[in-house]
Amino acid sequence: MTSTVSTSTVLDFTDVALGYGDFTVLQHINLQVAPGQVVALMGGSGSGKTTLLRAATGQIVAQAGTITAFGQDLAALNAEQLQHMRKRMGVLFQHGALFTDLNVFENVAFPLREHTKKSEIEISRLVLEKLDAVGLRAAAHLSISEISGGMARRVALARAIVLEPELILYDEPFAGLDPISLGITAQLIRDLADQLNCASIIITHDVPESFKIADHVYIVGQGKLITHGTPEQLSASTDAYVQQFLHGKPDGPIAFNYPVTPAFERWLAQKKL
Ligand SMILES: Nc1ncnc2c1ncn2[C@@H]1O[C@H](COP(=O)(O)OP(=O)(O)OP(=O)(O)O)[C@@H](O)[C@H]1O
Repeated sequence: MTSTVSTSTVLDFTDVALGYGDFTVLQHINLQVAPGQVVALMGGSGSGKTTLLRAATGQIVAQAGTITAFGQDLAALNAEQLQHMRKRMGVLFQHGALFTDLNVFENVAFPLREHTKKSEIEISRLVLEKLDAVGLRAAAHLSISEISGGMARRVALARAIVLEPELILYDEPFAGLDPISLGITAQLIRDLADQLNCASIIITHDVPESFKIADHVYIVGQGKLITHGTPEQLSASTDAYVQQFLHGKPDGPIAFNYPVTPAFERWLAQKKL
């Protein structure tokens, strides 16, 4: 656990509602992430985790409330300002595809070549430094077809941090990893947050692994923020939803059925059943 969490806020959601068209996925979301902090965002399938991530990067605008990143209200930024702001964020998608025609080194160098005017020497230094951080310095020369799935995930992670973002968003970073790669990846996320003092949000279903590294956990469901707290606080919670979620119990308040939306009702009405 980090002890150096600053009081400033990198990302702030204040009473935010999010959705698509006339469908509201989440309401009354309050969430803050500080430099160096690792925040886990959890919730059942379709509960709105990816939607929250899209809102954090300004891909979708809030239906209500305010989202600020680095102190700037996202709704007030134009396309160019948003673009500029996104350079301060690193996003690691679950299927963060690497360029298969480039080797490991060139994959990590890509954002530096795209967004900076650094010299070749400087690029080499930074790329090898980031590959070292994920334990793959000596894999720099390999082609993507020569590395394993777990290694590919770590290369994608090195690429996501090469511009030294102040906020990193991880979309299901543990999905599909074997237990050893999973443990290594989780520890890497923690170490990077500590070393770079970057704020980190991980979307994950993995309770044990995320509880080991997170400073704060948010659980969404039923269209709202169910609860949040430190892993210790949530583990001690007696709330039925939290218990069902943390222990994967089949019975409890978490609905199995996908919720009825206005779009579904319109579609069903057309069927004249
Ligand atoms: N582009 C879109 N247009 C309309 N509805 C969408 C869109 N993307 C997602 N949704 C809906 O928003 C809700 C939340 O989806 P979201 O992808 O945020 O959930 P999630 O928590 O990330 O789920 P999972 O864990 O299964 O990936 C779902 O009901 C989904 O159908």
